[in-house]
Amino acid sequence: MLETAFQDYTFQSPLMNASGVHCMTTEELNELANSKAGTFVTKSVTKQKRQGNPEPRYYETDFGSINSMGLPNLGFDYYLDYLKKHQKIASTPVFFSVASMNMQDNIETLKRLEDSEFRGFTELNLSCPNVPGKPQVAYDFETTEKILTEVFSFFTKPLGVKLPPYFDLVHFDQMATILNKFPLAFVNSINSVGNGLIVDTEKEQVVIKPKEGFGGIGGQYIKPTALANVRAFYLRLNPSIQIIGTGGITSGQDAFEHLLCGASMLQIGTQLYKEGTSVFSRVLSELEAIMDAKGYSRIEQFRGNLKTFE
Ligand SMILES: O=C1NC(=O)NC(C(=O)O)N1
Repeated sequence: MLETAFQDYTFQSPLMNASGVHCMTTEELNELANSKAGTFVTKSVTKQKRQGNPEPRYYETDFGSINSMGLPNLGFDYYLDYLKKHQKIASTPVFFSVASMNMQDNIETLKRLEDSEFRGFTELNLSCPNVPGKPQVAYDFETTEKILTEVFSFFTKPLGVKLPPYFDLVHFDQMATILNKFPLAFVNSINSVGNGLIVDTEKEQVVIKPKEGFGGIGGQYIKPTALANVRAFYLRLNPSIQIIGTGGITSGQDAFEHLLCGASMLQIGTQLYKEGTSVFSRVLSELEAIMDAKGYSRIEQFRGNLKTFE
């Protein structure tokens, strides 16, 4: 019913966590592995482990979240050790997220991953909005092309990129032209909408400490932007490059919308943070109910088939 083909594998469920949420420690990763998620992704690793930004650095509202974590992570070896052990007992491929503090660190980390026995998918995070003084790589098209050229000169395992939201149709065209030059396994749209601001009117204060309160926005606030990015890249990329839809998935309906726009796998961030791993079984059953009501027995019957007006 809910199987979803992804490159040369078929996941039993299209749902997984968004990198950064519920995936920092082995305990959290084990909980994901034992949930109704089809697979999981690690917190983005950097070359050295990082404390991340000062707290408070995450805040929730009824409509979503704001975060400026600053890429806290336990380091490359911690996650590689976990995944090497995990893939000895489980056949489902998982995702290893790699962030870049700079191009050199990126390349070094990916070279170590290439030489390792890791057999899953690699998600190259080109879109963290929360490292003070560091722009989101994927807003610099020239640098993005340079990095991907260097990466694919040695990296042979399946790899995709985590992109920030774009807001201009010409940017979709320009980015898709670059991405189509490379043998990418997937594109994951979107990362949080960078540098939003949430205000506590009672305290007349921002709600997170880093960057004077500016942080990445997630949750219901960003679903229309996420759907547009999923659809825009689905329509522009070589069909061999699949889309992971991320942003604003809180229900079976949101999941259905992302799939209709062309997503193959779906990542849940803010709602997973709020609800815990039971979110996966709830969203799956809601999605199944919608598919039943519409007479669909498989996702492939409607995936990508969003209609426009004649
Ligand atoms: O890529 C990222 N996106 C976010 O919204 N936050 C994290 C972070 O700040 O580490 N990284």
